[in-house]
Amino acid sequence: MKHVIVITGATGTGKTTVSTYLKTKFQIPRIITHTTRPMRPGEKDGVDYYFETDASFASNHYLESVTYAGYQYGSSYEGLQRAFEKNDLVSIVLDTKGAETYVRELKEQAFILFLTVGQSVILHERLRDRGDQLEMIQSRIKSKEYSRDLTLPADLKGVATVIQNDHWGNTQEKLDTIVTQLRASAL
Ligand SMILES: Nc1ncnc2c1ncn2[C@@H]1O[C@H](COP(=O)(O)OP(=O)(O)OP(=O)(O)O)[C@@H](O)[C@H]1O
Ligand SMILES: Nc1nc2c(ncn2[C@@H]2O[C@H](COP(=O)(O)O)[C@@H](O)[C@H]2O)c(=O)[nH]1
Repeated sequence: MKHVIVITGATGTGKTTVSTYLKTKFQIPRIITHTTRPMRPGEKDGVDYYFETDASFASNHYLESVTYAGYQYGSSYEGLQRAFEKNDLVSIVLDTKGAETYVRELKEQAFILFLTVGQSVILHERLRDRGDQLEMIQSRIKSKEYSRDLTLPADLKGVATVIQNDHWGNTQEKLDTIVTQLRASAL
């Protein structure tokens, strides 16, 4: 069976870092999603996201879409199908609302990975060190989506695998085990 690893959790917990690791170490591609938020320094259209205007975002068809900290984000069936045509195992980075939709729509094909950290103050530091603008960090931290995504939602309890991503070495070991198990289950 084909699986999509849905990487979810609060901002700065390391979702993108995990998806990059899965790509680099295991050749597991990440499905690129769509957003209306401005690009961060170093981001590229078509690589990190499909960057959209409000009008172009509205013209696409989505499997699910959300508003996160004032911007729109969405993922398409076409993106998932294209990725599944070439790979049995793919990943996607979503907020927790999107992860809940993937569980409902894709059932056991969605493997949910919820990232957390021991102390949420670490997240502010990570966003600052990543080079995010101060105003962007402040508005994000104040958003209801930020607070919501700090905790595993009730719908994902007993469904999601939780990784506390405080120490990257420990996280890597857990990811290696998960990928080995998912690949074995596909045989
Ligand atoms: N275990 C870790 N220890 C220390 N720093 C980490 C760890 N994991 C990720 N980081 C760093 O934290 C920052 C945020 O990580 P990343 O961009 O992957 O988070 P994210 O969950 O994708 O955030 P967002 O939802 O805002 O896009 C990055 O600079 C990354 O290098
Ligand atoms: N439900 C969805 N969530 C998405 C999608 N693409 C990204 N995201 C999540 O949005 C926030 C903010 O992302 P950022 O890149 O601006 O930091 C984060 O939680 C992402 O996981 C999507 O298509 N659907």
